[in-house]
Amino acid sequence: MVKIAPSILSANFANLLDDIKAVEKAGVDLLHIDVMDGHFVPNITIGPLVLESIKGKTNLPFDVHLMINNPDMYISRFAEAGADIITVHVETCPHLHRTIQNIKSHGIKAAVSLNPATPLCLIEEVLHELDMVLIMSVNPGFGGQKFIENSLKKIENLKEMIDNQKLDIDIEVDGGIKIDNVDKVVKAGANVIVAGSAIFNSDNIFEAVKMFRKKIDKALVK
Ligand SMILES: O=C(CO)[C@@H](O)[C@H](O)COP(=O)(O)O
Ligand SMILES: [Fe+2]
Repeated sequence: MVKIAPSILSANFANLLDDIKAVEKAGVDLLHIDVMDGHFVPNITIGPLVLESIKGKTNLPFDVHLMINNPDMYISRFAEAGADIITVHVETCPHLHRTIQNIKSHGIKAAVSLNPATPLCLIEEVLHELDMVLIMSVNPGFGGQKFIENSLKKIENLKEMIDNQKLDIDIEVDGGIKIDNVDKVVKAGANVIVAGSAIFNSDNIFEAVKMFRKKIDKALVK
């Protein structure tokens, strides 16, 4: 099954809960929460206080994408604030194995993300420890950027690595995914689709999610 994870980075922060309720009603699977620190990426966004304020008001699992330096310092804060999955960037983790254990020690899922220029070989030795790998298909920092086509090959290669080792790991893809390119991403092997602007900036959130689901289902049967 392919999961849809709307990124609230493109939501209306003045009416955040309304937007969350809208995607939940439309049948999405996860809520993708982009945390940026103004250091690892040139933008500042959401902290644990925001998670705490929406916790208990939605049944959607929190898929927390940490784009911050020194993530170990904040993993427990985000876990306590309601994260169900925490993703760290390999580029920010000199002791990646330890960081993964840190996330798992909170009883939640651990994932690692790679920037477009970061090779897959950097996660080879920890792959079996992971619940999910997040392939960035834009350079992290902002919503609404253009999908980097080379990501498709990277998804295929990651899928091959996972299948060769007979592992059960989700492949999430994040950045520039729209209704007209989601089929390529799914066919390449991704099973968790992040979409921010394509969902929240659409005229009708419910219809946008429905279209995504339709395109995904079609890509799966072909
Ligand atoms: O992590 C990020 C950006 O750094 C993403 O989660 C974006 O928020 C996705 O937005 P779209 O590209 O779908 O508009
Ligand atoms: Fe993200």
